[in-house]
Amino acid sequence: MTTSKIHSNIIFSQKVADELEKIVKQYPVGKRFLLTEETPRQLCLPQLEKLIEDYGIQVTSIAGGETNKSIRSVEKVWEFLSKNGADRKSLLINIGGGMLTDLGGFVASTFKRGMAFVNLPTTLLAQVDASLGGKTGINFNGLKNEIGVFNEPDAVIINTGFLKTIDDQNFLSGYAEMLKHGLIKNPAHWDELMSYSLENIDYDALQEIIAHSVVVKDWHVQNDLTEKNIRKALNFGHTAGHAFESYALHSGRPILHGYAVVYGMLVELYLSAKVCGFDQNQLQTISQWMLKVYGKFDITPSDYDSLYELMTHDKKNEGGRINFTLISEIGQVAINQDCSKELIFEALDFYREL
Ligand SMILES: O=C(O)C(=O)C[C@@H](O)[C@H](O)[C@H](O)COP(=O)(O)O
Repeated sequence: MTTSKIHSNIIFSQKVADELEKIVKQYPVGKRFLLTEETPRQLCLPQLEKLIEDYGIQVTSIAGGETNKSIRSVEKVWEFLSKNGADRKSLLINIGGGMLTDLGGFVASTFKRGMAFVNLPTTLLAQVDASLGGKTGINFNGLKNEIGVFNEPDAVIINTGFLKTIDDQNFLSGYAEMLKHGLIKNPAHWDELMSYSLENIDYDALQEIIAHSVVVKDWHVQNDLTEKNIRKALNFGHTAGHAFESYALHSGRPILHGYAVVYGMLVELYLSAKVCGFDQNQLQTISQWMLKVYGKFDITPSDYDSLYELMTHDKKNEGGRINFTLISEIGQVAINQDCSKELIFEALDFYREL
């Protein structure tokens, strides 16, 4: 498969420069901008050198990593756009991982109240999740994605060839979001992920599996862009997961987003068993598999209050209660599930004792 589409603005292609050229040429000379970060600048941009030169695309980059998903980085890019004459008819091309596409989308959505942007995700996490669906934003006050807007990119070009540039941890981080897609919506996708070899990556088979994951993500986005209802399913594992991620960052033991989501899913699978009748044997099997592949972020009971406090900031919460997305079986989701503090602590016990 060299080029294919899931819907009009999600394009799978190994010929990134050709696909991008079709978009870039629609924008005036001097109004084409590109934002990237260090690693993709070195490993992915060389493929686009000719296009950048031919079309006079103005390039800037920010430092990578979760700590740079900040208002400081946003200001830096706003300043670059402002100094170089960007306007509402301009285009911003975001090339990088999930942090970069979230931040770049936010910059483009807010500069002069909005200019066009396209995403070229270079990590697995960005290809199956972050670059799609229009959740743009940055971290603030130690909280994940606290500031942002919903605004879909004009196009997302997915080149699975870029995945050869990422390390094993980043691969597993993206795989976590695919596991989530299987668990919330598609048992067949879950089964194919369970039988895919993580020791010996088959990149040809991977493109097909990624496409299945993208279909799950896109289905939720198309049905509920602004997360009033069923899109909350995509947040499975994230109520506890974001708490783990923020807590890990504060305590100087940062973990990748997908790992945090796996730890969050372990907590929320336990809650799923307690609240929605998720099968106990399956809980054990999945937990052992996740533990073997992703290890664990160690916690003690003295961390529970801080983790709980972080969960109270989750964006799905309403009326002072923490709203979890849980599952009753693989593929069957239950949104807006209220859990008591005692039960959440019990789930943290389950996780801690794994
Ligand atoms: O697209 C969505 O909706 C998701 O919740 C997908 C998540 O995997 C993603 O990490 C998202 O960025 C988290 O968003 P947040 O709203 O919890 O900050």
